[in-house]
Amino acid sequence: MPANKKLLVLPGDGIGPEVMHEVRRVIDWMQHRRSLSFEIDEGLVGGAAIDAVGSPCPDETVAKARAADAVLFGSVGGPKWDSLPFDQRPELGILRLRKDLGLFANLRPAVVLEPLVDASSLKPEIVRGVDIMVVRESTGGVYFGEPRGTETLPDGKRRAFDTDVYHEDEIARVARVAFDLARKRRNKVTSVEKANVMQSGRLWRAVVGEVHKAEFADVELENMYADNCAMQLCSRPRQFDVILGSNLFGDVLSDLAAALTGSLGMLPSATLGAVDATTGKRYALYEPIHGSAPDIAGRGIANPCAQMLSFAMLLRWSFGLEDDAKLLETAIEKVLAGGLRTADIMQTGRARVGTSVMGEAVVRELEKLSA
Ligand SMILES: NC(=O)C1=CN([C@@H]2O[C@H](COP(=O)(O)OP(=O)(O)OC[C@H]3O[C@@H](n4cnc5c(N)ncnc54)[C@H](O)[C@@H]3O)[C@@H](O)[C@H]2O)C=CC1
Ligand SMILES: CC(C)CC(=O)C(=O)O
Ligand SMILES: [Mg+2]
Repeated sequence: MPANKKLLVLPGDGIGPEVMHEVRRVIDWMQHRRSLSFEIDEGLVGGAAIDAVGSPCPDETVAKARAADAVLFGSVGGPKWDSLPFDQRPELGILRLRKDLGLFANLRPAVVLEPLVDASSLKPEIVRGVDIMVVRESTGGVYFGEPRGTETLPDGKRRAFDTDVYHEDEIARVARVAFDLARKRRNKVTSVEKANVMQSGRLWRAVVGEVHKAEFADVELENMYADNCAMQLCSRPRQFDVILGSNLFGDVLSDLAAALTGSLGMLPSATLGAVDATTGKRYALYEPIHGSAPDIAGRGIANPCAQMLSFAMLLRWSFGLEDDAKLLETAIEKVLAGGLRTADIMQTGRARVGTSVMGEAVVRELEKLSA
């Protein structure tokens, strides 16, 4: 009997618990019908953790995450906590998990599924076949750099500052992840920065170039300014294979890439650490790229696909369960091909459904596919 796979589930805030509920159905199905054995723990994070125990990322949650084989994360934040001091906000929940577990490589696949070609914000002939992997550095850069702060100057005016800082080793290790992935895809990396106006951007370009020359000369490397990349994503998105960027640029460009696929509600992610040389263990956290969507939370209309696809990434990356991952991805695509749509991807002539009907339909499709 294979050992149980230890999962930590952190639903968080807003639509987080709603979409996570649908993934729990998928997990139940996988346990019963695919004989997978998960040992599931739940934990507190974000605003829910602030309300319960006064911290957005309690030590107990970090300890549970370290003990797990993989973490499935929902989303954090919302207007209820917006007036809290900066260092107590719910978003620190995810930032601390990424930092404490060393989760430096955030993989965000933006794939335009054939049934959703017409749901994209761009014309079908531009987006059909888009398959991009954004590799975003996720433990450095301006989200963590010091000094940062807000001060009041002698004239009474306020001034705020953040620091975009990168050590060359931080750039090199995430570049290796991007080049490695490109070799298994279409062999091209587009590295984005603002080397024309930022010191950290200039170092980024230099280090990516050095890693390329020394270890990955067989992969095509293209350097592109981040602003140009945003424009090119909208005009010629099919040119991209792997896009490599800093914490900030990767965050922004992947939300943009989500619009190509139809909705933020479609994009999953995996955030990976380094493989421990002694134990072979690799910390990993899986989450949709969207946030807690306060504008639709509590209404039962959120799209659960990004959260489900994040679970598919978990099966693939943490447990090597490629067949199960593929099965889940196929089930989701078939449900969409059958015409069901949550509001965010609604198209004329399709059937609008809520979060739980979408979740049930995916489980029904899983059953059909494995009959
Ligand atoms: N990793 C995380 O937990 C993240 C948390 N946030 C937090 O989430 C809160 C809201 O941020 P926003 O900027 O509004 O970003 P958001 O991603 O929550 O929402 C942006 C827009 O996309 C829609 N949307 C997002 N996910 C959807 C889904 N699954 N189905 C249908 N529509 C969906 C929302 O309704 C909204 O109109 C903030 O507190 C922010 O800090 C934002 C991004 C990531
Ligand atoms: C800390 C997060 C709220 C930042 C973000 O938007 C993301 O990681 O996607
Ligand atoms: Mg984001």
